[in-house]
Amino acid sequence: MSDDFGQEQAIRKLGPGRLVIASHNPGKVREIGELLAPYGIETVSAAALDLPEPEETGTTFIANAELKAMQAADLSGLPALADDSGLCVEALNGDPGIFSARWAGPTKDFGIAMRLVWDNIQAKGPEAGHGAHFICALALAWPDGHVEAFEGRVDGTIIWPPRGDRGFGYDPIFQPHGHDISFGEMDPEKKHGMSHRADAFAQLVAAVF
Ligand SMILES: O=c1nc[nH]c2c1ncn2[C@H]1C[C@H](O)[C@@H](COP(=O)(O)OP(=O)(O)OP(=O)(O)O)O1
Ligand SMILES: [Mg+2]
Repeated sequence: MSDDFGQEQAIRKLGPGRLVIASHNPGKVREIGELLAPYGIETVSAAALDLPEPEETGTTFIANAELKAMQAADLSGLPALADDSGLCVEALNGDPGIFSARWAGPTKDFGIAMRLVWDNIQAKGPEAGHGAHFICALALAWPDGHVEAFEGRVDGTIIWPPRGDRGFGYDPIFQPHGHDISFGEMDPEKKHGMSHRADAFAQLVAAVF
């Protein structure tokens, strides 16, 4: 949690005006807004500014987060925070990884993407483990091109069938270690106590604010 000092530091560091949340994923925009709420920073989404969705040509989460943040900062003239994240399944050598959004296809159907994850694990045979982790890279970029990035992680297990309708993306098939409910069944505040996004955010706050 922030105190007044953290809040003042954050506002001083970001300067007057707003912070662009450089994501076109409403689930992420909501979660980042919840994580930023204690800092009293005014935000605006990439969608509200009509910013284009850049092609994610990077080969790492950090590279993709940086390119999204830098493009938004450059086009808007405001500091911008981007998130590149995904689900990495150990039995699938880390897939879908940076391709997590792309596995849901052009219609962004995560019913299909979750089924694909499960079918691919099954195809590995009965000995295949269900271990997985989420990664979140957060990048904060300024209009002058300066950028800082942080990577967070949470470990857990893939479950089937999917459970819960909270959260977004792959949340219904991910159960974090030490818990008996999926991210899809979890209160947002509880998810923010342990998620990959909260981990990256804590590092960003410690380093930047
Ligand atoms: O907490 C999460 N709970 C469930 N699923 C998640 C989470 N975090 C990332 N994911 C999955 C779904 C998402 O679609 C993909 C990220 O792909 P990624 O390219 O970073 O985001 P995106 O294309 O959806 O939006 P944008 O690039 O505009 O920020 O990984
Ligand atoms: Mg994307």
